[in-house]
Amino acid sequence: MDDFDINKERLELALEAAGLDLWENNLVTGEVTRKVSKIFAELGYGEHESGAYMDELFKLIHPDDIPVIRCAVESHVAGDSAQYRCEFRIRAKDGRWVWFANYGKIMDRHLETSGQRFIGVTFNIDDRKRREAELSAANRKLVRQNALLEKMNLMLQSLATTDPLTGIANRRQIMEVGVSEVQRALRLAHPLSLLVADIDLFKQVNDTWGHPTGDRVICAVADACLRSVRSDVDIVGRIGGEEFALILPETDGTNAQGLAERLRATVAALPISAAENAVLSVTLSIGVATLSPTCTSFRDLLIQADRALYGAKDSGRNCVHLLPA
Ligand SMILES: Nc1nc2c(ncn2[C@@H]2O[C@H](COP(=O)(O)OP(=O)(O)OP(=O)(O)O)[C@@H](O)[C@H]2O)c(=O)[nH]1
Repeated sequence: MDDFDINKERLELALEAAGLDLWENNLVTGEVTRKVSKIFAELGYGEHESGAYMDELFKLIHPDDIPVIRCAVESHVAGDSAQYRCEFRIRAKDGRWVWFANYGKIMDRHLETSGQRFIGVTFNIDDRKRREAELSAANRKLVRQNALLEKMNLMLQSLATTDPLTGIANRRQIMEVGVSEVQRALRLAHPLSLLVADIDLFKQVNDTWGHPTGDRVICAVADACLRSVRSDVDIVGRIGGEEFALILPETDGTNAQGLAERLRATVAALPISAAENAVLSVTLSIGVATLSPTCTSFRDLLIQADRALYGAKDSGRNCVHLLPA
């Protein structure tokens, strides 16, 4: 055995160990001067079926991948790429598409000639492609699940902070916002007031018209509260059955009392439809509290506004009370 045969043997062994199938084409005649053999055997084809010319090979390649191969070959032939590399699918004898990769080079290209011996190797990358596809499917699923989680979080947050009957802030949200607004007002030495409004004799509404009408009254009053305040500054919430809180930043006692009076008058004049085309109206008693040297926390404000509210109820209802500082 001479050196050439020994080297050939070594090369064949290395190719086999690496799972590489060597090919060689003549770019001038289009002839396949060394056919890939292992991959065709692997795909279930017999010796005579594994194309002697490129056109025959292309018949087995996935139609979507042919332009990719042509583009990679043309780029290398034109000298735009140092190597030819591409990935494509070949149809197995049983109809499956199997992924392969090609890596090749024109070996006899020199400055003066464009070369014609195009040599390369083909190797199976089906497992890798399958794992990539599984991974991207899993990623897409994760993205969908994340979006769903974010949506559910938003819903949960809204449920935790909103009163389900009226859609305005619930007691928990009012307590949280109240504390932070008072801290802000104290830090900036700005005024802040709180109104606590309670529907008068609401039990009678329920007893006379029924609970569903009572609910409608609560919604109508919540709506009137919302319409009475500055939508981007003040915060309106339902803090009890028929009790509402209105947090009024940048508002002193006098202005808060004026707003409370307008709200009281609005609600008193509000026609609310009850059962059987009847129309009813309700009134509000409102307690007003404002930050002062003796009222320096949201808790203090709530206590003061509640006391003022009891005063309003004691004075015959349908009125506004502000405790003297
Ligand atoms: N329809 C309805 N009624 C409620 C709801 N929450 C509380 N109530 C009712 O509100 C009524 C409150 O009655 P009271 O606390 O006695 O007060 P009031 O009748 O308004 O009398 P004053 O506050 O003294 O003017 C009760 O009958 C509660 O059942 C609600 O979500 N829907």
